[in-house]
Amino acid sequence: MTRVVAQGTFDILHPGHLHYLEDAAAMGERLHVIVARSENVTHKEPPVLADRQRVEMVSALDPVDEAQLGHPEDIFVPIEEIDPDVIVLGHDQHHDEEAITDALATRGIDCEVRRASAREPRYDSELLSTGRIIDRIVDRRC
Ligand SMILES: Cc1cc2nc3c(=O)[nH]c(=O)nc-3n(C[C@H](O)[C@H](O)[C@H](O)COP(=O)(O)O)c2cc1C
Ligand SMILES: Nc1ncnc2c1ncn2[C@@H]1O[C@H](COP(=O)(O)OP(=O)(O)OP(=O)(O)O)[C@@H](O)[C@H]1O
Repeated sequence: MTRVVAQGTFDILHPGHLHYLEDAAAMGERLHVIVARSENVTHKEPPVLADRQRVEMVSALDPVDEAQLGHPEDIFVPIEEIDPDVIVLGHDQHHDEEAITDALATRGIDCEVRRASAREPRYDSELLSTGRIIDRIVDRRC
């Protein structure tokens, strides 16, 4: 079984998330998703939804075989446990492919790092960003 890992915050699901996970699932036979802990989401506003709620919703998506909450301190602990063949970064994720490849090599993990493609909006009002969904809620309800 070729194991693939995808990861992200996944706060308030939208079709961009689904596209990423479908893309990642197509790169192997079993898709594991690591959901970022709120305390580790420091590069943008923290998620609105609780850690466990985000894991439950991601687990329910069709391309996903297993979703789990990430490690609090060391992002490579779940990777060592899953032992994937491929790690798929999101099209806009800030992680550096080379830095991850080097860290994997240092830990003796034999795994390829790839990037998923982006999904563009297919109709006028489609929102493919959690941040933009929150902005629209604030605009319309506050
Ligand atoms: C290979 C890899 C493993 C990760 N593992 C964890 C983890 O164990 N715990 C965690 O809180 N975040 C982990 N992260 C970070 C987040 O999943 C996520 O990449 C980061 O917060 C960016 O999220 P965004 O794409 O939703 O903005 C990992 C990221 C990568 C690239
Ligand atoms: N439109 C999209 N097309 C493809 N992948 C996407 C799209 N939107 C999000 N993703 C991917 O889903 C994963 C999780 O994304 P994240 O939880 O940061 O959502 P987001 O909507 O991009 O959030 P924000 O709007 O707050 O930046 C990331 O790997 C990201 O690249």
